[in-house]
Amino acid sequence: MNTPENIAAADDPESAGGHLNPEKPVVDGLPAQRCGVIAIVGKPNVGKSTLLNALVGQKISITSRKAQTTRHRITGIRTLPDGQGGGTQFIFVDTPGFQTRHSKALNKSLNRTVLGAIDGVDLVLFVVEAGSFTLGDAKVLALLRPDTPTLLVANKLDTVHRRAEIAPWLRDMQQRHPFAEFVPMSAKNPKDVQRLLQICERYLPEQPWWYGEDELTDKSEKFLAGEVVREKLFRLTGDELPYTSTVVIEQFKEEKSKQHGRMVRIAATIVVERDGHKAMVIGDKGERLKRIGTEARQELEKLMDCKMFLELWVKVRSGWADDEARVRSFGYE
Ligand SMILES: Nc1nc2c(ncn2[C@@H]2O[C@H](COP(=O)(O)OP(=O)(O)OP(=O)(O)O)[C@@H](O)[C@H]2O)c(=O)[nH]1
Repeated sequence: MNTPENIAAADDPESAGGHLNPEKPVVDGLPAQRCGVIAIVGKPNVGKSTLLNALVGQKISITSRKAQTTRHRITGIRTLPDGQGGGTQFIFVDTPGFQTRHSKALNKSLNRTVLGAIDGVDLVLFVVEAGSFTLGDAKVLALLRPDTPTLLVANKLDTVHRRAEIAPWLRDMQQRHPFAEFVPMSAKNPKDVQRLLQICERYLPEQPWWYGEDELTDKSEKFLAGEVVREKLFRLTGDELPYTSTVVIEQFKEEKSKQHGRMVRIAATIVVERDGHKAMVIGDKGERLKRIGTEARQELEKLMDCKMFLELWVKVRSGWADDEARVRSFGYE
């Protein structure tokens, strides 16, 4: 167990790596399969989506510097076979950062998603920024059940310059919740991510895998398309655009093309709340909208291994984030 006292050893990147679970259980002579669900929770912007993508080994959840980027419950799957029919399947659910400041319909829907995601999981990764614990973190922590094994993931360790301050901070965290283990790390450091996978594996029950060995997510390509467009939208508008802007995929059509093999035609609408936001998204002579479209298309072509036609529209729907029916019609739970 990683206690504040032995954390320095665990923090040593050289201690990471190697084979997962060397003492793999064997049932009736057959190598066993392990499989379980792991929820990733934390306040906005602590690095949950970055961590999910690193754990899964491919981009599943969109990330940006803007808080509240994640709006859906996203499942990422990582399977590590042992080559003899056994091994471990990790099923991750990412959650939107828990909202505490606003009471709009959108935020209520986000909070319901968080509560749904942590119910009945095998393990919870409670993600905070290393060395920090704010009211926002406390509100998420208050939702966690003491009887579900929970790891404290102290992320963004690379940004902590005074490492000596981490041990007293961890001792303080120990008083706040019966954490099973502490994992100070950086989601951007592959060795740390590998070590976290090793730790998670110990908490997963022995049972057959739920998904195929090659499956990465249970989300459709249509869903991923909307997420990628939304990521480009937020990246390219910076802090100017309110997070209540969203993307709706109106059309997703697959065609066979003699020239390109697989071809996908997508029409998407960017929904904003004000005329001013619409002008901001379109940009000078349509430059910004064009760039959002080009970057999204290039990434999706790679992700989906196809040729793509992507058509983007911008619509103003003022007050949609306050309107429960509209929030649902745009695909939120
Ligand atoms: N330096 C550093 N930055 C990180 C690390 N992990 C994540 N980040 C950055 O933190 C920002 C937020 O990361 P996200 O993964 O989008 O955070 P999130 O918790 O999913 O955010 P929401 O979707 O708002 O809930 C991004 O700019 C990431 O690049 C890390 O280990 N070190």
